[in-house]
Amino acid sequence: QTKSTAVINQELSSSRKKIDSLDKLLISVLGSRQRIVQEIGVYKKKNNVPPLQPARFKEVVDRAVAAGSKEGLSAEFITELMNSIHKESLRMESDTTVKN
Ligand SMILES: O=C(O)C(=O)C[C@]1(C(=O)O)C=C[C@@H](O)C=C1
Repeated sequence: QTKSTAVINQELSSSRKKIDSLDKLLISVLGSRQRIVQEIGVYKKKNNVPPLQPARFKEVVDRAVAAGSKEGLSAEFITELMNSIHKESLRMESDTTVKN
């Protein structure tokens, strides 16, 4: 006997509430990270430092991959995630509307 969509939704609802709450936390952490990146962007502009810092970004990815592996997350997933975050960092740091 196949369960109805309504029953499935009821049975998944408490797990989905946990996911919604964790997603909110994730976005809040990303917001905090990007606000620090914005501060770094202002500093770099004042001091003529280029936004892209490949050696530092390699450290960031390596550390995240190691932490991810302890959580059972694949290196591929963490690398893609950090690359996506980094792309946004570079966009923000290159944004000429950043005040300095
Ligand atoms: O550490 C810096 O210089 C940053 O600007 C932060 C950050 C990052 O998002 O982690 C962003 C750009 C750089 O290429 C390296 C790292």
